Amino acid sequence: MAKVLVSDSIDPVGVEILSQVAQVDVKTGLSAEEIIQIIPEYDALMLRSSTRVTKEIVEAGSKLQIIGRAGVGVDNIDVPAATRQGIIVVNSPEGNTIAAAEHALAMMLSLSRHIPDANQSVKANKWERNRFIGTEVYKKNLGVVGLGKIGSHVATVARSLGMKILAYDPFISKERADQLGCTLVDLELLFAESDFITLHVPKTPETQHLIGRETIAKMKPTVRIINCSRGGIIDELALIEALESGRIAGAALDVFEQEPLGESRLRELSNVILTPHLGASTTEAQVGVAIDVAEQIRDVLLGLPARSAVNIPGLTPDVMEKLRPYLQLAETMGNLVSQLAGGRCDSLNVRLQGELATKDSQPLVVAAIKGLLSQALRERVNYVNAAIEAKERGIRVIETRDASTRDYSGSIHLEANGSMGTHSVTGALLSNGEIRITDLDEFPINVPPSNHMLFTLHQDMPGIIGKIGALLGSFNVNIASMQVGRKIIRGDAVMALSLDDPLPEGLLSEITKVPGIRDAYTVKL
Ligand SMILES: NC(=O)c1ccc[n+]([C@@H]2O[C@H](COP(=O)([O-])OP(=O)(O)OC[C@H]3O[C@@H](n4cnc5c(N)ncnc54)[C@H](O)[C@@H]3O)[C@@H](O)[C@H]2O)c1
Ligand SMILES: O=C(O)CC[C@@H](O)C(=O)O
Repeated sequence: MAKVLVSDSIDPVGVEILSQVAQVDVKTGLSAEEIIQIIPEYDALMLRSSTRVTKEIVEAGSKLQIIGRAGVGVDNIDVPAATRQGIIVVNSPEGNTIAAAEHALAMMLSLSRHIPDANQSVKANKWERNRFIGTEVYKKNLGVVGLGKIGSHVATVARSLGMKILAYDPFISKERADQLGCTLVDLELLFAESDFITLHVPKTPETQHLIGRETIAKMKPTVRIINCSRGGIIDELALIEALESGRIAGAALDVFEQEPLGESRLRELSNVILTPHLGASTTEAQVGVAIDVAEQIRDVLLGLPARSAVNIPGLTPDVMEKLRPYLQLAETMGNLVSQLAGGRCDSLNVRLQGELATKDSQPLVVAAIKGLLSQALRERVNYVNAAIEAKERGIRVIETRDASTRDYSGSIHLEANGSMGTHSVTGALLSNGEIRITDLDEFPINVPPSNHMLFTLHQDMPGIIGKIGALLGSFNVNIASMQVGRKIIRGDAVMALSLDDPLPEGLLSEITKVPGIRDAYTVKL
């Protein structure tokens, strides 16, 4: 039975789902060293934001197939290391959107009305009505940095509070911003005009210290900044200085450069609200992300695709439904062409034909590469790392699409150049889903792939088929099926044989000595 390690606390519903297919060990609060010790036993790892999945942990996870992040941000996982090792990384892109947006809005209103301090004061038996004069958000400018899922929900709710939304997001169209009732502006204007600024961007090299000394200098002295996205997007030291000097009016932070927050002057400031990374901490969000990620881990352990993988192409269920039968076809053709071309390929041309000539069919290219590399890398190659492995081996992959159809609604044509020259194959599916090799080196054939195959290029002349049959028979090799393909009578032809037994050593060179045989190849599929 597969084993899953759950290293942060997740909702029990997630453990229940995983238990359908695996032994689940919930072990929270482990150090990196402790995880490295035990991770080799596990097929999957599920976590929230506390565990840092380092390169060392990934490399120690020799059996790991999948790492599931019960949340959005995967910045606590070394995704490139996981990709290199062929480990799928999944997240829950929407499970906590509303929770995080509502937390940002709660922070904004708490900040504008001094709710945390007022609460503390009443609990301390005081009644300080004059101390807590607030400011309204109505008719104020809210600068939203990052108009993605969370940013756009914040913007929608804030508009209903009567706020004007200035949004900055270089990847969002004006139409989308218009739909949300936001004015797209550049950062300069957003900083200069906003009364409140809320951050909803991922942490990237571009967003690191997006709010720092220089940018704070451009803001209104009355501005209040809210960060419920990621620590490090604000330069904490610059923020502390601005808050201490009164350069800005306040800040509300859910996320920090170091988590848990260590010694920090932030704790001493009265114009700051701090929460311990609570954005996703609602019952609804925790159930949502736990189900979302546990289901994906379960599916991957059952050999099914994941719907929200961050390091392989994302597929909607209906696209997946259409492509699923063709994935095996593409992989088989990749495996076949690599053996014909002689393994060490330097290029692979992938032509997706007929109904496969759409941009959604990109995973078929990956499947073909996986098949191409499977002889060399065996189970080390998978849908996650196939493209990287090909690139690192200097294999140039060229994709083309041709919507015209001939005999099949969709087919995959591959051409590879390797140590044995350039070879091509085409494959298609019958209506019952069976695979057919329909073309070999431009010769039409129609054979199913089988474990042991023999292909010849020969001169189309009487007696040659009999000679090959007799030769195989003399080595006790049984022929399951045989087909010849040719373009013209008595020209060149190919022969494709499915064999019940592997070709004994030495037989291939005997076959190539048969008069009229130009070339012969054995293939194992
Ligand atoms: N505090 C929490 O507990 C909590 C919970 C959920 C999500 N988050 C964090 O909130 C952030 C937003 O999450 P989301 O689900 O809305 O993500 P999202 O991917 O839907 O949105 C992010 C947006 O940021 C934009 N963006 C990227 N780089 C940018 C840049 N340099 N400048 C401006 N915009 C840029 C993208 O175009 C996108 O629209 C993430 O960092 C996520 O990790 C925090
Ligand atoms: O797990 C959490 O509570 C935080 C999640 C949040 O930071 C996210 O990126 O989804």
